[in-house]
Amino acid sequence: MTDQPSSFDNNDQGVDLGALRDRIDTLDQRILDLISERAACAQQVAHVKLAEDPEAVFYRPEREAQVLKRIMALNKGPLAGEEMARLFREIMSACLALEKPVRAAYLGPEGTFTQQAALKHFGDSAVCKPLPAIDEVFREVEAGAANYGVVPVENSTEGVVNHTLDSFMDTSLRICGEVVLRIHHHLLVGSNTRRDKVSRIYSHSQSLAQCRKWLDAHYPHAERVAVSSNAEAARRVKSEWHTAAIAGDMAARLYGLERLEEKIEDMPDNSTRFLIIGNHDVPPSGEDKTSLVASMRNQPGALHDLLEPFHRHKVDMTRLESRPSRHGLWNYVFFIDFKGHQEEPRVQAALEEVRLRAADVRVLGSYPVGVL
Ligand SMILES: O=C(O)C(=O)C[C@]1(C(=O)O)C=C[C@@H](O)C=C1
Repeated sequence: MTDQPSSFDNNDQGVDLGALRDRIDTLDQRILDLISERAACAQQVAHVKLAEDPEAVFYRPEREAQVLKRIMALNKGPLAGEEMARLFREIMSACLALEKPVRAAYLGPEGTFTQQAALKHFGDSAVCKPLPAIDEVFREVEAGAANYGVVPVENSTEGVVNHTLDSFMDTSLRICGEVVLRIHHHLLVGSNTRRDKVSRIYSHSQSLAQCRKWLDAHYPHAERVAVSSNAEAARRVKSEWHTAAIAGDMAARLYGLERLEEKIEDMPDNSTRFLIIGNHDVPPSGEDKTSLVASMRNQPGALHDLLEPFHRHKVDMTRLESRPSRHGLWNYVFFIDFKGHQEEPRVQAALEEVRLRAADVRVLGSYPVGVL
């Protein structure tokens, strides 16, 4: 393989480097002017919002999803659509910070996949704060110390994050968005540890489970130690010999660790879904999901009765989880996700019937399907 750009062709050979760089300088100036013009426009948007409502919410997830999807649809290359959307993600993040910076709390510590999800969703200009537990993230947003929270909710290999679902039972916070992150685990070591000397491997229990087969094949005799997070695993390894951590890119960078092996997860499409929680309802974006929690009386056919209206109104369910209710022995609550927004007539018709059948129903929020 040579290192040539994909659009390389023989015609480019006649153009000299200096001329190409002059062209890039001219283009950069135009890009700079355009970004500045866009930022000034966002400042005007802020004034309009404030004139309409002194308590205006500046961050608009539905609009951001529309902007990113439009950019991906318009993009003609050579940069990939996702790459272009990531650049625009940062431009919007900076524009929003001019209006009012977003304060987001996430399940920490620093270096976790949840931090990566927060950055992916809000961009670099958001002020992100790590907190040690999922219920603390909920409390921080409830108290108004953060505008939004970012918490993991399900992993494609390991299933649901029960703490997050349980936290929704006792809160009035709404779901404002979702982020799906491809999870790549690496085997990380400090500079003093050799491949054949690793005798102990630290990670979060979910990550150890997600790499179980790889560990059985490559390090069958190493002790596996579950710790509170991948980032904590990386922190320990930084100051120890003959130990390794399983963690992601952010933790590797934060603690300056070396990657002995990359992408060691057993399932190649291993991904985690995170939820953005906040205090307000999000208007329709054009491609939305809704989450609700419902409790049923304990009687035969109760679950069928609950789900039947979705089927009849052609509402497409994407997830169903049950959790023990905290009130009453052997009562269950159901968490349901489906495609569509609660303002759509088809969804409203289904919800109306579900409300008649269930003991209790609470819509946790309608929000744009994750774009990036
Ligand atoms: O359209 C808005 O409401 C804006 O505030 C502008 C803008 C943007 O930069 O495009 C910035 C922040 C919002 O979250 C959404 C979009």
